[in-house]
Amino acid sequence: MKTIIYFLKQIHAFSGKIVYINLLAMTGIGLLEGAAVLLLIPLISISGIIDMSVKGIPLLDKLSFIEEIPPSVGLPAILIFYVLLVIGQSLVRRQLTVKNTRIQMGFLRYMQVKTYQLLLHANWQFFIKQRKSDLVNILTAEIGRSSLGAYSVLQFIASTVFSAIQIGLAFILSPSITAFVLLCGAVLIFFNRKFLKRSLALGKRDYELGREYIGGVTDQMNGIKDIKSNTLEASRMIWFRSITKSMEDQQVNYKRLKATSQLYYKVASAVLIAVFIYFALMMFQAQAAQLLLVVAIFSRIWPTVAGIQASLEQIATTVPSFKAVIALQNDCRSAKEFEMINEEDIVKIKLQHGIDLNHIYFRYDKNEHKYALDDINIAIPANRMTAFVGRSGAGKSTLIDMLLGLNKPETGQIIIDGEPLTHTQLLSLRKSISYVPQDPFVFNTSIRENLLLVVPEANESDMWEALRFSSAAEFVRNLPDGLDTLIGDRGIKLSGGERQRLVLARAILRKPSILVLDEATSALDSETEAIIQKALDSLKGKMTIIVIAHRLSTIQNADQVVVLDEGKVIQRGGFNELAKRKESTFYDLLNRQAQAFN
Ligand SMILES: Nc1ncnc2c1ncn2[C@@H]1O[C@H](COP(=O)(O)OP(=O)(O)OP(=O)(O)O)[C@@H](O)[C@H]1O
Repeated sequence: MKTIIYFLKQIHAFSGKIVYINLLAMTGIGLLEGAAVLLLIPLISISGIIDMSVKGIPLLDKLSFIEEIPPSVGLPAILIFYVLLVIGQSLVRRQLTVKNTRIQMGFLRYMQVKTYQLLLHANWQFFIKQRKSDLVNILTAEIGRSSLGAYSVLQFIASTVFSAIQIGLAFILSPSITAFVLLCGAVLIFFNRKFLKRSLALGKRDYELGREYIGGVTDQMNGIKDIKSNTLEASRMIWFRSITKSMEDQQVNYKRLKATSQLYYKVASAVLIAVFIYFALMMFQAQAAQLLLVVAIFSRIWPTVAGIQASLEQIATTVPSFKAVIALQNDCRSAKEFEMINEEDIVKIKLQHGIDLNHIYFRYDKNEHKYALDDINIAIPANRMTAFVGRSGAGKSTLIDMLLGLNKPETGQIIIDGEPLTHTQLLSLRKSISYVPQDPFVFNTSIRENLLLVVPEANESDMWEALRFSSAAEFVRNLPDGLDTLIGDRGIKLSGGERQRLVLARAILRKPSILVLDEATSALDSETEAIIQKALDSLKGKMTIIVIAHRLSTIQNADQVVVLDEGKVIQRGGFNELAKRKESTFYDLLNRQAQAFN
């Protein structure tokens, strides 16, 4: 019940008064349907099956005037009225179906937009902890199932409204028979609670299977090269067969459950009618009219009682999906990074003096003893090049993520031009930074779109200038459609180096105040890398450049080199100065690379 109310609240939050208008329309249909049933009585009367003077059936008394009307006039009039009633009812029902579908689909979109918006604004820690495929699963399959649940809630309400009206009418016709039918229905719903429990369990399993399926398939498609090179196809196929078999069984179990509960209702209905008629005839010598009423009331009320059970089961199976979506929304809310700010209101920072990191401590897990950044104190001067080096796992990327405002210091301060970095300044800082990662991401669209996505106002010559800067102009010019060539999965595949150059061009096009390069030229040949180094050197004095580099030859012109080890700064100084300090980590790193080169 709690879930139904929650669903309703959500539907109401999205659709407002439309839900109530729909509920009203449902009541209207219920009344029209009831009127159609009532018309059966004069019809039957005119046909002579029932003697209208029979006592004990309340409404028949009131309709006795029909007997006065000659059948030649009454029959066509009643039939025409009946047809009009059905037409009216069908028209309202058609309208209602469209409206309900609009509510269902609108609700789906409302949930999609709300969840995605919350997701996009969650902080970096949230994304680090999540399995991406779980997010994809919730945003696709589970949200879809939730909207089906919302539709079932509307259906449930519709069934309840119809039932209430029909029960009301049935009560007027025969309170005792109706009470008996209702009692039977209540008993059956009570005993059928186990079906609801099982539906809920099936829903949970469905959610887990969906998550496992999408997670597994995503991982395997991402790692298809490893699968093929290690000939893992057979073992992956065993996994795939097994999970799809579980999904197949799951669906069959669900249908079996539904069919069984409906079977109980059908059998119960037949048995009850038979018993009732038997006793009515044998014990009370009932009239044919009353018997007809028993059958009429049963045949009208019973399917709606069964319908309520079916909607409840359907709702129960979607509850786990709905809960997963709501849980994700709540997690995103608690991990919210910023209040939504208008893009135009974010002002870029022009770094004047530099960035200071003061006693920064950071760890990924608060229960971990070890810090990924352990008392970091560095000054990054504006418009100079600072390089971070160190062994794998030393903390370089963690530090860059801190500068991007993705990681938040546990203690310590980040100072920008003498001012501590505040929450509101963070977006301005991010807007002033261009970040090029080692394995850069390109959108599945044309090169032009890729560039315009970050700088919508860039013109053709801006784009070519940026491409020339990153030594990408030539290869782009040689592509079949130049700037309009489609790249990515649905277009031309770029090599790792080409992708790096394109993303560097995209970064430069933004005219950032701070350029962050995380192993951004690692996939380039030495000749191209040297050209880019020269281009980067030309930016010195105009832009703050922060570089992470494994290949130490690429940072020879850095104004400052910071050596990290186990989250600590262990050396700092100019490249040549550090290179001279024997028995230091930097000297070791340099020597080892020189040996490997020779
Ligand atoms: N998402 C994460 N969750 C938990 N620990 C992490 C996470 N990312 C990094 N770490 C840990 O933080 C430490 C620093 O990692 P980081 O990626 O910053 O090193 P790095 O110097 O950039 O290494 P590399 O040169 O290999 O990229 C490592 O001990 C690593 O295991």
